Amino acid sequence: MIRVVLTDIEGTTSSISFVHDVLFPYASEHLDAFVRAHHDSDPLVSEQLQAVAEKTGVAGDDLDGLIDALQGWIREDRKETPLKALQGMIWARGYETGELKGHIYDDAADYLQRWHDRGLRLFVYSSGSVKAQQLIFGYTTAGDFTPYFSGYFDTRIGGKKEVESYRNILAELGVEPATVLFLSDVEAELEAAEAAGIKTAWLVREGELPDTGRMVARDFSEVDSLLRKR
Ligand SMILES: CSCCC(=O)C(=O)COP(=O)(O)O
Ligand SMILES: [Mg+2]
Repeated sequence: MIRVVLTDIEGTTSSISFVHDVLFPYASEHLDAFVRAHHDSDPLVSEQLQAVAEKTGVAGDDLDGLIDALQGWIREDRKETPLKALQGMIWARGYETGELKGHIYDDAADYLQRWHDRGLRLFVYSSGSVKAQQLIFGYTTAGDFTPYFSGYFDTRIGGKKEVESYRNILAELGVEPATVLFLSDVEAELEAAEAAGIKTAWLVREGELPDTGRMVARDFSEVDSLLRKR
């Protein structure tokens, strides 16, 4: 029986276009000023820049080089942990000023609330940092959804296509794999979760439905029907 729902964000609870056409450009636009303003005053920022320097070979005091590397990672949609941490810090200001509002599909908003009220425990697993996850759900167009979530996982637990990440999540939650349902729009993430024994549902919000033996759903109401059959 499913007791825990672990959900991805982009393409699952929220649209891909919100992440790629609103959030990423916002981070890209504000990155330069943010890094220059905080690189030597905020230890959380300098720690991330150090990690970028180590990963890229750019000197830790070469701000232009570090910013260029980060801009390249944004363009390539790289799921690098220091980039994701900095993006979360940059988006915080956008959400707090009202410039950004998190997108959430109506069906996701509806069923996250229902599942929570039915006693299911809800967790997020996204490449966006935990801070970014709390922001997108804290400031959605439909209100604050953070009260429904029991916890958040990001790439610090491992990459989303790695089976070890799901084993780490199971160990953190202290639950049996078959009691967890992972929702994602990316098949390779579902495969990794399944290899750890986790149940999955593939969110295919647009286009043709794939010919697969996997559990597929157009939206969260279909996930709910599948959940009730289990
Ligand atoms: C937490 S909102 C921003 C999501 C993000 O930065 C990203 O790269 C999308 O990752 P996901 O794992 O949700 O597909
Ligand atoms: Mg996704």
